[in-house]
Amino acid sequence: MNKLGILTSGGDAPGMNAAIRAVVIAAQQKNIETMGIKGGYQGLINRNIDRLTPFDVDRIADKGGTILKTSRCLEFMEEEGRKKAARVLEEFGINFLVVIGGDGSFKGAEKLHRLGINVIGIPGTIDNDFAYTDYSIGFDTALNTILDAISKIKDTDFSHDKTTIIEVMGRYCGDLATYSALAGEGEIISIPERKLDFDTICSQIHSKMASGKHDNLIIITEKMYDIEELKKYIEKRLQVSVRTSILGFIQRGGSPSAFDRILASRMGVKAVELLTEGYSGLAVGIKENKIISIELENVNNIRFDYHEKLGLLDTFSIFNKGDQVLR
Ligand SMILES: Nc1ncnc2c1ncn2[C@@H]1O[C@H](COP(=O)(O)OP(=O)(O)OP(=O)(O)O)[C@@H](O)[C@H]1O
Ligand SMILES: O=P(O)(O)OC[C@H]1O[C@](O)(CO)[C@@H](O)[C@@H]1O
Ligand SMILES: [Mg+2]
Repeated sequence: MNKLGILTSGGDAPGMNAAIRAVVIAAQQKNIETMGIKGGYQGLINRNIDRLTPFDVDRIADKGGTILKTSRCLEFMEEEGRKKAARVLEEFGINFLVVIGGDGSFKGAEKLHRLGINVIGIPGTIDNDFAYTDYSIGFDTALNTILDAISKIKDTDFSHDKTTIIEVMGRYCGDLATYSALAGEGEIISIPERKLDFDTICSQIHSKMASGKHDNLIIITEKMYDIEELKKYIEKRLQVSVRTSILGFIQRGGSPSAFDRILASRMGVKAVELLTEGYSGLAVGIKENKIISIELENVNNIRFDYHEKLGLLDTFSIFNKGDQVLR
């Protein structure tokens, strides 16, 4: 009988539980026993493995985080750690593995595949930093959490004619910033793919102010600047007071959106299908609303200025032309 192990790895993402549920239920329908590996690759190395039944995954689709827990595992970065993990899988009789995680987790999964493990990756990360898939599980929920915060901050910014800098997650990917600025009527965005220097940010705020708009929201991706330094620079240059808000971990938690639950369910079912059809070393994804798969080694081979390609930044600029007349 086939035995499938499932783990979540890297940062947790809303919808990971819905993906776990989908994998377990789809596997059961194919008479595959499922095992939950707790705590990502570290849990695998440590043999933290238990049976996971459809009963265990009942009513978990609406829960944030991951019931299997997750980790960032240094030991797994080494060949020796991965060989240990492969031996544990053999010891438990696990011949299929599903890894739910981000780009780092996929690199690990690809290396396991090369060690002869049958593995399929499901993209679970709020960062949406894969090139091969339109969406990763968790991005939509995080985006909506950010949107909720933005709209509250905008209420008070408008009332006080304030400028606020909001820092969002995304690691080295500007999707959370770009999408949330577009959906939340942000005025200025700076993302790793198109980083603005301090003077450009100031001149954009200045032209907004000249057109009569004094509540301006600047959305930036994390890791790009020291937000307090940026605040002080703008205050000094433009003689305005600026507030800052680092949204932090509220972006990662919370009940997944319908979109993420459905995406996770579709991807989970597809992962089991691929394994039973004899495939390994693949990642599932979504393109033009179809569930697709691609070799794990190619998931980021077509990274380019993805936002430019989608035209999102051009769309954003339509709403934020420097000389836009408001009155
Ligand atoms: N190059 C690599 N080779 C082998 N294993 C890796 C590699 N990169 C990452 N991993 C494994 O995957 C784990 C998770 O990776 P990482 O911390 O980059 O998160 P992620 O999967 O990209 O998710 P997220 O970015 O959403 O937090 C790492 O802790 C490590 O165990
Ligand atoms: O949980 P940690 O290790 O602080 O990681 C934070 C990082 O994880 C993410 O939330 C998901 O990759 C990033 O957006 C962020 O940079
Ligand atoms: Mg990552």
